[in-house]
Amino acid sequence: MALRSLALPQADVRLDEQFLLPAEATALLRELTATIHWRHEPITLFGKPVLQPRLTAWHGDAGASYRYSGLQLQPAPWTPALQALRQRVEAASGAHFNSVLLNLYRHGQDSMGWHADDEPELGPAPVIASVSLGATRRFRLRPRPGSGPVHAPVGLELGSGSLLLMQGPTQRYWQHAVPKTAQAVGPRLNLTFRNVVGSG
Ligand SMILES: O=C(O)CCC(=O)C(=O)O
Ligand SMILES: [Fe+2]
Repeated sequence: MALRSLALPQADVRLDEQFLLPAEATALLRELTATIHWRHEPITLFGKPVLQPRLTAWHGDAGASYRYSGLQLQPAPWTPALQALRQRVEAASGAHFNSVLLNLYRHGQDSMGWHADDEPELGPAPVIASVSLGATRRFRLRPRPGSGPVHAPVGLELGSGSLLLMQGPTQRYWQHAVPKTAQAVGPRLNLTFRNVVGSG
């Protein structure tokens, strides 16, 4: 299919709802859920360690170390499945990625709070390519409080096999989140491909 641009000020967000065939997405979800070494990492919230409301893993080129939510992450090597997906995502986006962060939302109470992927390691205008597998969850975008454009928050339903591209000024002027839902939803696996600058 094709990437479709969202009409948002000071952002470049594109979505292909059918990047992967449904059967491909289901097979990949099954394989990654079973083979990735999932971690349940603590983060520091108001000075106290709490467990993140999701499971995570980080894979990439050797040396692509990266700080995320107060964690210093060392990448595990690319697996054949992740390597193959990286090549397809690079072909679709025209960008290069040296690492991928995986998030496993086990149920509706797993979530990701408001943030921007604006760590210095990602450079001033990072390209983030996000592939979703499994349950559909709402992905929200809002202008960054204080410095973002005047615009209402936006909600996208990210279904299995979708590809979401955020690039250009998006991380500078917008934030995004995956809120909890009271609905009974199965697991959702999200992969965000990133390029860590200045790493080996
Ligand atoms: O799960 C998602 O769709 C978003 C993940 C995300 O924002 C991140 O990994 O930084
Ligand atoms: Fe993010």
